[in-house]
Amino acid sequence: MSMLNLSKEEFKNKFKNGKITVAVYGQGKMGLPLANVFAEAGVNVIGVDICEEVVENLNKGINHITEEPFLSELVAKNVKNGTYCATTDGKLAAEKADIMIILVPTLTDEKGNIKLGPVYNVAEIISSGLKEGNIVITEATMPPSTTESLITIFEKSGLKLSNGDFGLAHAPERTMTGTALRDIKGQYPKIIGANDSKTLEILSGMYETINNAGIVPISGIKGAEAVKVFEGVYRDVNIGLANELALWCEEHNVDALEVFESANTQPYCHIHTPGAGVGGHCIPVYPWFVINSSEKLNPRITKTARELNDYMAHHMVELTIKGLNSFEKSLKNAKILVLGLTFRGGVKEFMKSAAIPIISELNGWDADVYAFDPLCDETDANRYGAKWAEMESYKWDAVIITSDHVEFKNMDLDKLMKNVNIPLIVDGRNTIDPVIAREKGFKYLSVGNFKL
Ligand SMILES: NC(=O)c1ccc[n+]([C@@H]2O[C@H](COP(=O)([O-])OP(=O)(O)OC[C@H]3O[C@@H](n4cnc5c(N)ncnc54)[C@H](O)[C@@H]3O)[C@@H](O)[C@H]2O)c1
Ligand SMILES: CC(=O)N[C@@H]1[C@@H](OP(=O)(O)OP(=O)(O)OC[C@H]2O[C@@H](n3ccc(=O)[nH]c3=O)[C@H](O)[C@@H]2O)O[C@H](CO)[C@@H](O)[C@@H]1O
Repeated sequence: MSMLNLSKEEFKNKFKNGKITVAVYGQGKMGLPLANVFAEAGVNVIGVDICEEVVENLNKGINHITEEPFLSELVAKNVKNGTYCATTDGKLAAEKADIMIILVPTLTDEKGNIKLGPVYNVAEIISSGLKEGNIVITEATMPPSTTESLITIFEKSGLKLSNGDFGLAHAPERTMTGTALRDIKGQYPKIIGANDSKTLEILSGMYETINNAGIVPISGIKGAEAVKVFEGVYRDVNIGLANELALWCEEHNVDALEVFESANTQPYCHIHTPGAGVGGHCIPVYPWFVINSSEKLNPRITKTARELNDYMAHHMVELTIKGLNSFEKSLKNAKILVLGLTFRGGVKEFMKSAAIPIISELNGWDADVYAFDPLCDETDANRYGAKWAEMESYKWDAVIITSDHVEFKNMDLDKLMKNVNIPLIVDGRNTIDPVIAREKGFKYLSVGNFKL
């Protein structure tokens, strides 16, 4: 059945009554929730994954993304109702499906050099089963122009995009782990950029069935890819601005957070939070998609913000040295506890985590470096050059906070005071209240708040 011969309403009726089949390639943190939100809406869904164990368990109704709230119940229900099944046979799935969604990993190195192998692998498989009237959507995050680079692969099927034989679109995944089902159902509008107006019309109807925040149509596929990338660039550049202004505040002995919070009472001012640096798979990476694809343009603002954000880990070590020096102590042989190994609180992910360069630089100064993180263990600490310890393990010469875990926000400072040789806290995530810390006798330094 050709999707492109249907009206939007005809499509929506067939879609909600299981008359149209969707295949979602990649059944991980993003793909499995998406597939099951469609299945819950009555759509006939095939989840495709290369991991046989994952597929086997999914067909028993067993969810492997256990950290995603409510997903296990949803998978079990949909498998039982028969609206969701999984397979490793991507070609068969393409032969059965009317709409194919690519949501496999698009991992990058630290300079944004993206590994698109899984995307091209899936495109080849889809092409082998592509039929007239099908629609292919990329949802995985990718540099602008990537989706259109797949056209030659899809046309190996003998179908021609420019003849309207099939439809192609990018609809970026704007979902976060931990709130995926909520996000897919309408935390944000769905961005859609398609090759033609008919494909855009059909896909608007498709996403309207699951997303109550509505659709934002974009005039082209590359524009839709740019939307997701620019969201990340905006955040990285604004964090860079916050860090630069915080460094000014340190120089002028002004409390950055107090000033930022006051400035942000104006509706057009949104100064972000300064800190130890920018980690994760998203925010520090997407700017490189702009930098690496700029030929005539010199993306100076994007590059400068990226450089400054990466500098902040070194600044944390500078603050620690200044703090220790105020107690006539140097870093050499100082017993340092780094609180946090993950790139941010609540997520066990180490990509571009600030703790990694901080630990490395402390070791370079021959400090005696330990780490603790509520989501990690000794193996994680050792991997990054630190020994594992709890707060009570030793008497610390300095405590450096690099992840905003809720456990650190609620830290018992009286207990910490009993476990320090030197009462020095260097807070890279503005996690502790400076007034309380100082009242309890700590010397408290943070990015943007420097009082020795
Ligand atoms: N995780 C997030 O918070 C998040 C947020 C927004 C966007 N994204 C984007 O979503 C995409 C998917 O990320 P994820 O977090 O779901 O990854 P993931 O690693 O959790 O899941 C990927 C799944 O794809 C499977 N897979 C790998 N290669 C495959 C192939 N060739 N064919 C079929 N399946 C294959 C893997 O076995 C795995 O189950 C990425 O582009 C990512 O940038 C992720
Ligand atoms: C759907 C999706 O993909 N969502 C992404 C996800 O991004 P994420 O999981 O990578 O987390 P972020 O919150 O962006 O943090 C990244 C790093 O930046 C540091 N940071 C942060 C804010 C600040 O003011 N100052 C900072 O220094 C922080 O410590 C950490 O190291 O959620 C964000 C909304 O939370 C979204 O915008 C972003 O698209």
